[in-house]
Amino acid sequence: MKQFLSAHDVFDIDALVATGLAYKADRFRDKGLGAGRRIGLLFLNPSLRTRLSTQVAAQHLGMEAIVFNVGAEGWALEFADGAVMNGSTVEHVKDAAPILGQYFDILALRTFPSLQDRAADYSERTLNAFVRYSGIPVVSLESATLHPLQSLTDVLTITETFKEQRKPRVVLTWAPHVKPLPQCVANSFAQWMTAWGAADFVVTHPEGYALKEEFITGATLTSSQDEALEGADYVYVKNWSAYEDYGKMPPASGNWMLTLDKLKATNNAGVMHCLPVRRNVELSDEVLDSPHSLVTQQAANRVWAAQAVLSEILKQA
Ligand SMILES: NCCC[C@H](NC(=O)CCC(=O)O)C(=O)O
Ligand SMILES: NC(=O)OP(=O)(O)O
Repeated sequence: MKQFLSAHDVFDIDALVATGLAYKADRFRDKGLGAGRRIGLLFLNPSLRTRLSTQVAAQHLGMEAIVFNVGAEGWALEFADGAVMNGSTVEHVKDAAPILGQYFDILALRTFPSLQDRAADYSERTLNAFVRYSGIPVVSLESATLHPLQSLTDVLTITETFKEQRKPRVVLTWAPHVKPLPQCVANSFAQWMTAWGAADFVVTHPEGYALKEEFITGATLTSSQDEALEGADYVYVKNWSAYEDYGKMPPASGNWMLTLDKLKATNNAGVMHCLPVRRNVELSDEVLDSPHSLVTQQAANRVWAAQAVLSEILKQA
């Protein structure tokens, strides 16, 4: 693997999941693989799980990890070609990224969307600038439109928990929130479910919250959450803001927050969420604190997903 920006960078998802699960069984099985190599983790936005699990994964491979909260502590970066930098930006990515390429062997980056300018966000301008100018393998730690390390973890978690000899029914349901959130986690989960092909995948959301077409091709779509939940093996809960009326929160009719009562229609479903979660807005306490909840196992699995990805890149580099 030469980079990890989306499901398209993965040749065989099941094989990558198997690598992650092998690390879960024996975390130090490749403890010398990253010796003498260094990963730089750059955060333009906050993180708990991604930041820590990727550092832990790097340590398991004998690799050094350096974290830089560039958004809070770095110079303000400019991304526009030909910019006359007489305003608030101090350093062009063209100048910064090649230096990072000299300091590190792998560069990992978190960058959220603006939710203001859809074309700029969906062009992945920030992530692609680091890919273009750093000259080293880049790993997405959640970008403007996708969150592949999360989705790999999600597939790994479904794989390790589903014991039946049939395809699981996996439902992605929209949930309420207090502010506009990126579409990344939902886009990415849908992209991975389709690329994986080992689940019956259903997406449900209120009117006005359709995801970009390319991510939901092949999914079953319904605006009825009740219908979606019928017989579900997994319910993936996530809020996202509108893609059409970009970054807005059109009013959603009905009650979209998942409850234990709603889960009665499922096949004793496991409930997933990438976290952080707004309790009793996106997901009720009664669900999060019930045996249905897989969220802690899911977040713990972030280490094994990151370790699988870093090991594949190290083997190629
Ligand atoms: N990395 C996991 C999710 C990150 C982000 N959530 C957030 O920004 C939550 C913020 C809040 O709840 O105020 C998202 O949905 O893409
Ligand atoms: N799920 C996830 O990516 O969490 P963080 O934002 O805390 O990294």
